[in-house]
Amino acid sequence: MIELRHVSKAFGGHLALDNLSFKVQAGEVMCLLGANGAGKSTTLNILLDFITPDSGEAWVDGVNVQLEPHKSKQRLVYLPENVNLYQEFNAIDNLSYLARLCNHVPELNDIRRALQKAGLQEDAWLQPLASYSKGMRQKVGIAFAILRRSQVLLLDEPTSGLDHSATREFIKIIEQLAKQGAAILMVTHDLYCAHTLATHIGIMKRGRLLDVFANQQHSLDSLEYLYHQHISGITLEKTA
Ligand SMILES: Nc1ncnc2c1ncn2[C@@H]1O[C@H](COP(=O)(O)OP(=O)(O)OP(=O)(O)O)[C@@H](O)[C@H]1O
Repeated sequence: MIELRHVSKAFGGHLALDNLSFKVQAGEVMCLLGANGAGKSTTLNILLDFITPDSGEAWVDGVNVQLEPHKSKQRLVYLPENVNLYQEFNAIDNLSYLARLCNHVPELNDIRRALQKAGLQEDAWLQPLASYSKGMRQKVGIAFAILRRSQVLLLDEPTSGLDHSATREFIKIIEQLAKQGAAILMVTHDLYCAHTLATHIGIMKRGRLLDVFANQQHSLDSLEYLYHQHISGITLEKTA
């Protein structure tokens, strides 16, 4: 489970997060949408303990992030927009090394299974990451989440720069992880991905959640309409 309770954060005089609260339960995928500067990355950074809130609490899998930062980091896997691992290592060595950093010595078979589930083609497993495309690197990041059996995933713009079929593949894998009980928070500008993948959508503006709703209640067109209505603050004429 992922939770923010009344979190506020100011930079200088500027309020980046304004009393923000939300919850993502096990098995849910929540997508945070919002224009540039809405506070989406600040939200992730607080959950990652990269920055400290001025007030409020962040929780990851039952652990208070600010009180037990080391423990909370062990409970989550974070996939940044660009997964930059060790370029000269292959996928297997990267996963083995990263797992050891978390005090976990994985069996080779577990690593292979994780790479398979993440959808990375087998002939790439022993190639250095320097030769990987963005989508392939991302699969190594997802394989790490699978290997760690992480119950919390934080995803930052995961589909930016992916082609349509890589996006579809990514969506399928994340759906699987949610079905297996992970709580997933994704920050994105990709309405298609949000609409296809999310169980819940939150629309942010000026550090607040303007709206949170169950995704299945909207078509993609109606989500787009709602998003622009919230972001612009005006009522648009619905064309479809
Ligand atoms: N380290 C920082 N120092 C000063 N101001 C910051 C810092 N981090 C974020 N901000 C400000 O806080 C606000 C929220 O920024 P944030 O990066 O969370 O927005 P965002 O929704 O992720 O935007 P984007 O879609 O562009 O990534 C912005 O006004 C930003 O300028």
